[in-house]
Amino acid sequence: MRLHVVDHPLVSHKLTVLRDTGTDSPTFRRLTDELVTLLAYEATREVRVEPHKISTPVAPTTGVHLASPKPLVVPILRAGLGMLDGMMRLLPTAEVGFLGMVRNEETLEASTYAERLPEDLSGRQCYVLDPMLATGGTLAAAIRFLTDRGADDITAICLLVAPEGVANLEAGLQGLEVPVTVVTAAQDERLNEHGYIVPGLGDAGDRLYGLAH
Ligand SMILES: O=P(O)(O)OC[C@H]1O[C@H](OP(=O)(O)OP(=O)(O)O)[C@H](O)[C@@H]1O
Ligand SMILES: O=c1cc[nH]c(=O)[nH]1
Ligand SMILES: [Mg+2]
Repeated sequence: MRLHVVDHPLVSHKLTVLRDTGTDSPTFRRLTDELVTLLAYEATREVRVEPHKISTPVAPTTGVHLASPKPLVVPILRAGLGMLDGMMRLLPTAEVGFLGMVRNEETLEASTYAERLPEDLSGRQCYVLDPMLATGGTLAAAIRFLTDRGADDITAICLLVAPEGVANLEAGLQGLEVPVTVVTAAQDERLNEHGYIVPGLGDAGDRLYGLAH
C-alpha cells in the first residue's frame, strides 16, 4: 500500500480551518469540497487515458481522453458524501457507486448497511472517498468489497489518517494483488481511547450533516 500525504500550504491552511471547533457546518462542507478537489488532483495522477484524435482550428492532432471503462467513484456514506462534488468536479464523467458503512462506537467494528455498486468491476480504477481513516476497519472492508468484484486499482482519498489505521490497513491488505494508494491531507499523531483521530477534527459526519451550531 502506498500512502501519499499532499504537502501544500493551501491544503494545510484549509485543513487548519476545517479542524477548528469554531468552524460551522456550512463552512465545513465548503472546505471539505475544496480540499477534496486539491487532493483529487494528486489522486488522479495515474488515471488511465487513451489516445484521442481531434482537430484544432489550426491542425489535426492527437491528445488523450479518459480510457474505458470509466473510473468508478465510491463515497462511503455518510461522511464520504460530503466529498463527492469535489471529486466529480475533476472527473465529471466517472460512474458513481455507493457504500453505506457505519462504525460501532463501542466495538469500533465497521458494518455495511447499504450497497449500490456495479456487479462487475473487472478492469476498473476505483476512487474511494472517506474523510477519516481511523482504525482502518471501514476502509479495509470497502476495499474488499471492490476487489471481490474485480476492481484492479484502488485509490482512497481521506482528509485525515491515523498511523494505527494505516498500519492496520496495510496488514489487512496483505496478500491482495491489487495496488492500493491512500491520498491524504495529513497523517495525525494517534488515535485516542475512543478510536478518534488526535488532533483530528472530531466526527466528520456530524460536522458535515449534524445539527448546525
Ligand atoms: O477507520 P474507522 O475506525 O473504521 O473509522 C472511520 C469511519 O468512521 C466515520 O464514519 P462513521 O462510522 O462515523 O459513519 P458516518 O459517516 O455515518 O458518520 C468515518 O467517516 C469513517 O467511515
Ligand atoms: O476521528 C474520527 C474517527 C472516526 N470517525 C470520525 O468521524 N472521526
Ligand atoms: Mg460519524
